[in-house]
Formats: sequence, structure tokens, C-alpha cells
Amino acid sequence: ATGSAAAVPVDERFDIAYITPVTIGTPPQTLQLDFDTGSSDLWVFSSHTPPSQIRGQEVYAPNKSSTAKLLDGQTWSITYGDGSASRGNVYTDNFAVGGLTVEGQAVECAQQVSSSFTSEEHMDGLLGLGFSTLNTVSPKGQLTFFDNAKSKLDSPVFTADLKYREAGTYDFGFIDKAKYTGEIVYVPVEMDPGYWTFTSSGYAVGSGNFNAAPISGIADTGTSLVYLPNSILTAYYRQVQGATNSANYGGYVFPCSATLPAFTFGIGEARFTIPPAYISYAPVTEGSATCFGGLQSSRGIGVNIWGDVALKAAFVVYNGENPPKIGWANK
Ligand SMILES: CCNC(=O)c1c(-c2ccccc2)csc1NC(=O)CNCCc1c[nH]c2ccccc12
Repeated sequence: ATGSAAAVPVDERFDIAYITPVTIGTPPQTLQLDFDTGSSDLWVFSSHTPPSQIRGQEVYAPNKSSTAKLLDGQTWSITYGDGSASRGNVYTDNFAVGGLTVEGQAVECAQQVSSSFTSEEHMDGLLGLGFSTLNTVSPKGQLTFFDNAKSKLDSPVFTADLKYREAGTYDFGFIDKAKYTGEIVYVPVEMDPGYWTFTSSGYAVGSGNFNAAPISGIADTGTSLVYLPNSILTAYYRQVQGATNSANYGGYVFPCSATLPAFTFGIGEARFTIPPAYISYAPVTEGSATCFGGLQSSRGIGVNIWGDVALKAAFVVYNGENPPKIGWANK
């Protein structure tokens, strides 16, 4: 079996996150979820979510699904590094993505969501694609959609083809040769503690020379920006007139009119270049002449994150064989 579904920017101006349609239950209820390789819970806005915490999101109502079953005594609670959080109870139900159906998928229903989720009006929840070891359901951890689907997939893989300010695709079970150019370069995945963690071979700023240096990080579709060691950030923003690391805005900002260099990262011998437009991420506030950078420091995070700003410069293969590996190709 295979599946294929669109990854659409939640808002047409900045690629804050990407949403993908899924169907849950009988008759099918359609929701738009953020497919997130940086976490492992599938949770949705639901009929159990307080109305005061819902602002336009679609909700999953298990009591309207003839195939929904409460997982009695199971609860979940997740807090992301940016401080956002949600928690609730758990049902199993039929779950489909782009023609690929899993029966008995654990669907975590929100009984509480934090304000940053309430304010993302088009995002009806998250679909975790990290390793199931990270799943927060207690006392019995649940499997991700990918882990449940894997045995029936033609190939135990899924791919991410995210795009700049336009719809891309998530494919399950196959690698679409039309979506990339050249060869796919694979590197090993260090799956502890449950993230898709790999090591980049180095970086270059603009047309400068390539700095060969191992950079470990997470290939994370659920994080908008790229978070790298401070030394790389200072080397990059040194090239940007008027750039400062602003305590006020919580990261590197610069005049929106500034000329930005591209940023190149290595995967083995292969090279991937993030165009300047992806790095001039967004004005700090609506209409401001100060822009927030798509490259930020991982100081204080404890892990480097290759988020959407980097991922949309490549075609990425998440290979769930044992041992897992991650493949990168230009497109
Ligand atoms: C900024 C969101 N990312 C993180 O917190 C994160 C961290 C992390 C850890 C500590 C401090 C900062 C970040 C490590 S892995 C990792 N990745 C994830 O947690 C991936 N899932 C993010 C889901 C998520 C959190 N807030 C949102 C708002 C909109 C769309 C999606 C989200």
C-alpha cells in the first residue's frame, strides 16, 4: 500500500507550519493536521476540547464515529520546547491519509490546549512521525501512524517534499523519482531519544568556503526554523548589514531590506543551499521593517533543529528500516 497527501502552508504569507488533510472514523471526519517528525503523538482538537479554546478549528467527535473505541484509563500530556502544550484522553479509530488506511489508530483527543494552538486556526492537531518511544500516552504508549502502517507499505519509508509558500507533498510507502534530481544521499539516524537525528557534514555562508564540521541535528517538519550552534550563526549574520541578536525579539533580526547570503549545509559529499528568501523569514510584527531570521541559535535548546526552512530546500526520505536512515536529494 501507499499514500500521498498535500502539505499546505497554514497561512499564505509565512510557512509557519504545513497542514495535511486526514480522515478519522465512520463516517469519515476530515481534519487538517501538522505532520511532525519532531514528535510522536497524534492529537486532535475534539468534542472534548473546551469551546473557549477552539477558534475555527475542525474537531473530531468520537461519539459520532461507529468505529471509535475509548482506550479506557489512558491519558496523554505533551509540552513542546516552545512552551506550547496539550493533554487529554485517547480513542482508537479508523484513520486515513491520502488513500492509506490504518484501523485502530490511537487518536489522542485534546481536553486542554495552550493558547498558541488555539491561535493556529487552520491546524486541527498534530500527527507525530517521530519514533514511537517518544509517545506520551500513559500508562500504555501508543504507536505512530507510520509505525502502524509500516508493515502494509510497499516500502517502509515516507518522504517530505515541503515547499516555499506553496503546497508540497508527504508520500508514504514509495519514493517518487519525479520529486527530486540527482542521487539521494543517505546518512545514519541516531534514534535516541526518539528523534530523527542525523549529522550534517558542515556548512558554508554565501559563496564562502565550506566549513567541514559534524553538526548533529533533528530533521524536524514540525519546527518552522533552523536552530544551529551560535558559532555558525555569528559567521552567517556577520555578513548581514544591521543584523543583531535581539533579546527583545528573542533571536537574530535584521532590516527586511538587507541583502542576505544563502546558507549551504552538507550531507556527506552532497550540498544543499537554502536561498536567502527562505532566511528572510517574516517581519517581527505585521508591517514592520525589521525581519526575523529563518536561521537562529540552538543555544539554550540543547539540540540543533533542521526545521522547515532547511527541509524545503530538499527532498527528504525518512527510512524506517532497522536501522533507520535519512536520505536527502536536491530538487
Ligand atoms: C518550536 C517547536 N519545536 C520544539 O519545541 C522542539 C525542540 C525544542 C526543545 C527546547 C527548546 C526549543 C525547541 C526540540 S525538538 C522540537 N520539535 C518539536 O517539538 C516538533 N513539534 C512542534 C509542535 C509545535 C509546537 N508549537 C507549535 C506551533 C505551531 C505548529 C506546531 C507546533
